[in-house]
Amino acid sequence: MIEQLPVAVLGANGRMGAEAVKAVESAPDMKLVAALGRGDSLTSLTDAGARFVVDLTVPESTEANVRFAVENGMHAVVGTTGWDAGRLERLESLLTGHEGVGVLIAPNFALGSVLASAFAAKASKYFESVEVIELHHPDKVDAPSGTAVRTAQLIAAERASAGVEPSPDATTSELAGARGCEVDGIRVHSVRLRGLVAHQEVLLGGPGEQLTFRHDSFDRASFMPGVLLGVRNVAQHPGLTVGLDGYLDLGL
Ligand SMILES: NC(=O)C1=CN([C@@H]2O[C@H](COP(=O)(O)OP(=O)(O)OC[C@H]3O[C@@H](n4cnc5c(N)ncnc54)[C@H](OP(=O)(O)O)[C@@H]3O)[C@@H](O)[C@H]2O)C=CC1
Ligand SMILES: O=C(O)C1=N[C@H](C(=O)O)C[C@H](O)C1
Repeated sequence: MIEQLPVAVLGANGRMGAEAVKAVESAPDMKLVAALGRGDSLTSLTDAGARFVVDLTVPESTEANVRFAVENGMHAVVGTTGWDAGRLERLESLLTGHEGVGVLIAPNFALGSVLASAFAAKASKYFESVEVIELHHPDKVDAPSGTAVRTAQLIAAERASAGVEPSPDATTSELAGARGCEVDGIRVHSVRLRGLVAHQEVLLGGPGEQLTFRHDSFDRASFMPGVLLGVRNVAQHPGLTVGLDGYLDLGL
């Protein structure tokens, strides 16, 4: 008899949460013990005996949800966006008081997306120019996407440690927003278009050449293997892990 991990999904009525409920229900090594929507009390997590919490809610609620999980000894796998440096710092210090509890903050659960961002970051130090373009469905509330922020941070860190100059840009006159926004000095552009799900391109440019890393999620099913991988691994990684790549052997 296989031991089943007791899992709760927060944001269960949302686009991602509904998909995660189905994925957990279909996983033979997991048991869905709670599925919470907005307005449901977090105490039902403890009442239901949840040991693993999957948070797919909204940026305003995710920090409080994760705090509740950690304070009650539950591991958390978090796909919700909005985890800026301040929130991550607070979470790290909370976790120091709760030894053995693991939290994964995963800006993107799609394995292809994680790989594309990691490869693009590695390659970026060999190119003069880099820009990130993320393209999403128009119901998305945040811009730029969490994935684009994370990708830009990885690229910036890689280029900084290699001593690469900022991308050249002669713009002196600009209509506000025409050049996108900057994340750690990397230009990021956001497109919102009906029909899209979640897509990203990293453009790398050098004299006479361009290398593009593109990833497309055509369906939210693309995120589910990563969600399940997160649940299966989070207890073996106590403390905070940012990025599903922390659980993968990318050899980079
Ligand atoms: N890491 C990844 O791979 C992915 C991450 N995401 C991220 O996941 C998040 C959710 O995305 P998506 O499913 O598209 O968004 P939705 O708006 O479809 O879903 C969010 C759901 O959370 C509910 N909710 C809000 N507050 C709470 C709360 N306190 N407790 C429980 N439920 C709550 C909302 O309820 P109501 O409708 O009443 O507001 C809604 O049903 C976003 O931040 C998105 O960027 C999305 C895709 C992939
Ligand atoms: O809101 C979405 O849809 C997505 N959100 C995440 C993000 O902001 O990066 C992950 C994926 O891009 C889909």
